[in-house]
Amino acid sequence: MLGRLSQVEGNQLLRLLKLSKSIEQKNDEIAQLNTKIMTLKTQKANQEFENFKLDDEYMKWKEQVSSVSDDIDELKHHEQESLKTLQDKYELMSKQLNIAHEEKLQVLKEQISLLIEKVINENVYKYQSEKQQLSDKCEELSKLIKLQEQDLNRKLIKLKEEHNKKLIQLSSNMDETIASLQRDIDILSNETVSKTEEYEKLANNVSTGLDEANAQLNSQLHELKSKYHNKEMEISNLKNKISSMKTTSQHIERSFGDKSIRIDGFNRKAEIMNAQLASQEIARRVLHDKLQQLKGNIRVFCRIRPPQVVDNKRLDEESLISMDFNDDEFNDDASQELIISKDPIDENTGNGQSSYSLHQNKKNNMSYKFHFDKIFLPYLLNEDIFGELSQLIQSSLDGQNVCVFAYGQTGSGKTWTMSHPDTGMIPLSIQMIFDNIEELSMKGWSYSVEGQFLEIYNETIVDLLSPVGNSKKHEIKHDDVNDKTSVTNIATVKVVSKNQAKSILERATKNRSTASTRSNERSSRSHSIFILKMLGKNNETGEISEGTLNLIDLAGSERLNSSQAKGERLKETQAINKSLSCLGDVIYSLGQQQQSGQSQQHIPYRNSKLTYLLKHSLGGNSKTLMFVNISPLSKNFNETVNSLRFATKVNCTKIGSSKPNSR
Ligand SMILES: Nc1ncnc2c1ncn2[C@@H]1O[C@H](COP(=O)(O)OP(=O)(O)OP(=O)(O)O)[C@@H](O)[C@H]1O
Repeated sequence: MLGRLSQVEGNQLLRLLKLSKSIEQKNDEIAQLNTKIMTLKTQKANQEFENFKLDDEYMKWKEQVSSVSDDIDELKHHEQESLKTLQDKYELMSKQLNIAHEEKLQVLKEQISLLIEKVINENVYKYQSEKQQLSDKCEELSKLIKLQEQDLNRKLIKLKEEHNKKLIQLSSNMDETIASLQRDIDILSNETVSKTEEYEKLANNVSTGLDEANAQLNSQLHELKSKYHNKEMEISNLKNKISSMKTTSQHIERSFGDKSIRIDGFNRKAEIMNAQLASQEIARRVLHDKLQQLKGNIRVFCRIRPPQVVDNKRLDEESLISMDFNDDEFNDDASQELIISKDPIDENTGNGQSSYSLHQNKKNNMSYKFHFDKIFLPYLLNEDIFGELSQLIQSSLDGQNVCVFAYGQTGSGKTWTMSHPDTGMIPLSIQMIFDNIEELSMKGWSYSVEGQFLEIYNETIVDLLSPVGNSKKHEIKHDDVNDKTSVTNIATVKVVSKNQAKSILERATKNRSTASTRSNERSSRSHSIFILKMLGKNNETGEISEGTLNLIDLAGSERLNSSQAKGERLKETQAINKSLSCLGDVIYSLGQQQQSGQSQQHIPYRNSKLTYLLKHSLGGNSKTLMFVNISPLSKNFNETVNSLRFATKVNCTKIGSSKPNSR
């Protein structure tokens, strides 16, 4: 009996040893689980570190975005400045900048979204895989526990069966042993239950830890998402700003568009007005020419010089010619009548007591009656006279050939009329030409003006614009096909302004006075001719006009008795007499030719250098104005009558319709 009991005890001890071993194993497993929990905690710390890095990156991105927005502000400022200075450049730059911004923002947005998505995906994947691993492990552990439980149960069942068998065998004697064994079994099963509960708790703890980690990760995810949302808001704000900038730019573009449409409209109107101006200019030229034809293509104006007065005292203490003047006050264009007479009393006394006046014709035998287109009384100024001449200056600009002569005896006021440095017909004509050229430029006309200044002395041409002492010979050449005249070796100066023309005139006057030792007389004994050739082109209509203006101060017309003159003086006198009578003949012949309608009639141009030079400016295609300057002095009465007779001969000639040299 005792032997049996010790055997049972030995068996129970063995079992207890086995159980303690298995408990040790469980402890080892619990230690392993603790290690795993530590590893998970480390992973969690790493994850937090990763999150910190992510925050850092996010801050960097934020800085980049803020620098981008600074860039945008700067660009906006730059754009506004560019808008002010150069709109075209602005439009281009604005477009480029907008596109660049759009692209930059798009790239940034894409980069940020990709990055966030990548980080989220990585984290989600990481946490999910870790969660999966942990739950796999938990599952494995619970499977293991279940297996162990089953094993234990099986063992317990076996033990119970063995116990039951042994108990049945030892039923009678071993109640206590069985009871103690039953207690052991109960303790073991309680321990097993508590172990199982511990394992379950551990498993629950692990699962709770995982859930917490998941919750943390989810809250981080949520944070990242809200940050992403904020970024998106910022991007959308930036987009709104860009769109408002675009709207402003479009508004400016539209306003520029409106303005350019208005400018186009103005330009079209300007073009129409220019075309109207050009056609009005053509009409004006035609009307002007008709008016000049109606007034007569050759006109003679008589100008009476005032007696010379200094300090209210007459210099020339001579008696004056009586003059009577009739005018049709209702018709400005009607010819005017001049009746001159020599007062016998004045002639007899010669006491110089009479003062100049226009008074009633005394109807004595010495009175002479003349008709002229205009008569300018002594008190009239050069400026008053130029008003009449200006119409012909306009004709020369329109493409006509114009000749203006000053005819009269020495001292009758020819030079005063033609070449007074400020108010003479030459300076006033130049002034008008350049003023009109400027005005005509508005109507599409551009002009080039060339000037020549020459003198005919003793039937020899002298170039007044070449240096004195120039011995080159000058010949007159005609191009009868194109109605053009040229003089060989003559200086032709391009005239570009009034001031330059003035200096040309001064040069000519200086050359004229130094050319002769008897400078004062030389001007009286030679013809001076200032020639201006004006070539105009209308850039809009293609019209061309070529006009020549000849301003001629003739030599003194007094008839010197050839028999009284000797030597050089005789030669001069003959030359002057010849050239002036030739001028009268040429104008007279032209008038005859016009009246008879015989275009083949001989015109004696060749008889003098003056008429030959002016051949193409005196014919049908021309306008001529002659100032006949007369002295008011009784002592010059005969010369005055001669001058008026010559002028009357010229005035009776009417050169027919002229056509401007325009094509
Ligand atoms: N309209 C005028 N008003 C004031 N003075 C004048 C006028 N016309 C001529 N004179 C004066 O009369 C004088 C002679 O004039 P001027 O020299 O012009 O005559 P001319 O006919 O050109 O003489 P010449 O044939 O010698 O050149 C000059 O002293 C000039 O100042």
